[in-house]
Amino acid sequence: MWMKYIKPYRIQAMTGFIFKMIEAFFELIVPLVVADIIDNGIAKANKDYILKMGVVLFLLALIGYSCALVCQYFASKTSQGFGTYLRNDMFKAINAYDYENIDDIGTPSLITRMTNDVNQLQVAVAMAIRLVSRSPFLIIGSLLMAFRINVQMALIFLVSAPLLALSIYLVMSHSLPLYMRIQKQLDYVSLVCRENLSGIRVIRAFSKQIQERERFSQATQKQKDMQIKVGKISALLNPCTSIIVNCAIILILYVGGLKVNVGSLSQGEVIALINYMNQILLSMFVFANVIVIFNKASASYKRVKEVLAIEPHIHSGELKVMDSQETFIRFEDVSFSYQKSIALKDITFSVEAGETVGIIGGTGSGKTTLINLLPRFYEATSGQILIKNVPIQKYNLSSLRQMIGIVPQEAILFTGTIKDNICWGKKDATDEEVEHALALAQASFVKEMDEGIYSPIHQGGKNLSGGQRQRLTIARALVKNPELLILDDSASALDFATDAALRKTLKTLPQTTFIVSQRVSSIMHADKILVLSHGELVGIGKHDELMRDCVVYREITKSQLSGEVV
Ligand SMILES: Nc1ncnc2c1ncn2[C@@H]1O[C@H](COP(=O)(O)OP(=O)(O)OP(=O)(O)O)[C@@H](O)[C@H]1O
Repeated sequence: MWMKYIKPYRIQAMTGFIFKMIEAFFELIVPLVVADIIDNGIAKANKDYILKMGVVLFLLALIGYSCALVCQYFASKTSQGFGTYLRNDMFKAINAYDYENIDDIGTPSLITRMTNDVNQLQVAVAMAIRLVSRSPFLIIGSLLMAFRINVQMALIFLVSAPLLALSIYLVMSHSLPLYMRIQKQLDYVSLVCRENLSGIRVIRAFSKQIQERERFSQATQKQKDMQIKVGKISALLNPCTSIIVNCAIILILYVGGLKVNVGSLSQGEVIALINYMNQILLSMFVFANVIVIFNKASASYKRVKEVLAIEPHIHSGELKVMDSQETFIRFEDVSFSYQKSIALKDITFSVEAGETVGIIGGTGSGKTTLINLLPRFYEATSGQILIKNVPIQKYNLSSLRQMIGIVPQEAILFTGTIKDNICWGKKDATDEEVEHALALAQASFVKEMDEGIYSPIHQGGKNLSGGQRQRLTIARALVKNPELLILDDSASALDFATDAALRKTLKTLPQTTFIVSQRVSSIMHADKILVLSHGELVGIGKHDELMRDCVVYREITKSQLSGEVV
């Protein structure tokens, strides 16, 4: 997966990598130059030589710094490009998800994966270019340099380097698994945060601020505890490695001092050996950090891969929905389950073109589930649904959804103008078409607004009332003149008079209409009423027939129709 996203930036990645290696090479030379200055400049009090080599040192630093900058530039370009490319692909994959996919993975987790996890991968890509080979190069290079200076002294390196590596390994093997758990906890924190932000009004209305603050603080506290635990384990690294390195330096100074006395090693070479020892330590630290980053990235990689690997259960067919005289909709023994819970059982009914169908039933009886099967937001677990005598799976998905105008339970609007929102239904709708749809949807309030259909809608439609939002979503569905209109409890925020006027208007339109409602008054005049109870179709017919034959319908009616305007 990595390669696909890095490939377009392979030249930048390679350039960054090459410049980093040049920088590392110069870094390895610096201790030798310092040794030379000590032995040939300071020891012989040769000021010119010190000055000349000082300039060499400065140039080495300058070249190293420039190479680091070039590397940084290309590493950033590669990692940012990689992230953008990856995010776009994830966005595309998520857009192809069906409702079941989204239910499985959850919206907060998708957001964390698109943001935090991709960031983590971006950091890993940048690190891979900048540090992943630089550290081993410097460790091996420093060891070789130590051997070049003095083989006996290099033995100190041969013992201390593995000890350093071992202590780093021990600390890391305890801290790394915790990083995975921290990542999961972060998901939970973001879920709580998101729920709180989107439900802020409800939380205030129910005075739940204190409980929610408590829930959030518990989640962050747990995150903090984990971070501290990891921090404590990681904090062991510094003392352990410092002890090893300082012991090695003491040994270098002691043995080196003896050798300087007998003339088999110069003072400058002792300083160079100490520098190489520090170089090894620093490189191991950097390498350990790279491993932490890679480990976090590997957790993120799995999570991102999951997003890309999810196969939508619902695939588009080939057929375009054509005009025909066949029975418009037929459900044949349709059942549906969410994961384990059965939501619909053996539903069978048919609807002719132009009919108005009311769907009624208690909360959770399966009304929304039933209508969600028509645009194939979910796929029936068994049985089949036919539209115009053709199983809906055979239809091209966008053609199927194009023929359906759906008004969901939740009136969701987007930032822009009223017209922008209505045009979601039909992107090239004229002002007249928009106004006509608004009139059908009883949204006369738009006319009274200063800017009419060009009035702004704030985020989530917060500048409109619930009823106004609902009317706009109805207009959005009506503007495309759909063959099938589905209103899922879409009049719940309308007053009875407006609801009645809306139903009267809809009756005059030619399309087939499904009205889901908990209110008997909204569906009692329908040509056909479906009564659902616990996922089963317990009654089907007109109002009078159901009043006579269906106990559930009779009970719902009795509990509602006292004194309502119908
Ligand atoms: N995404 C989901 N995942 C799991 N279970 C679900 C999901 N959506 C609905 N259900 C369950 O399926 C059953 C039917 O839900 P559905 O939303 O169809 O009922 P409804 O009749 O439309 O209810 P309401 O009138 O309250 O909107 C309920 O028991 C509900 O808990």
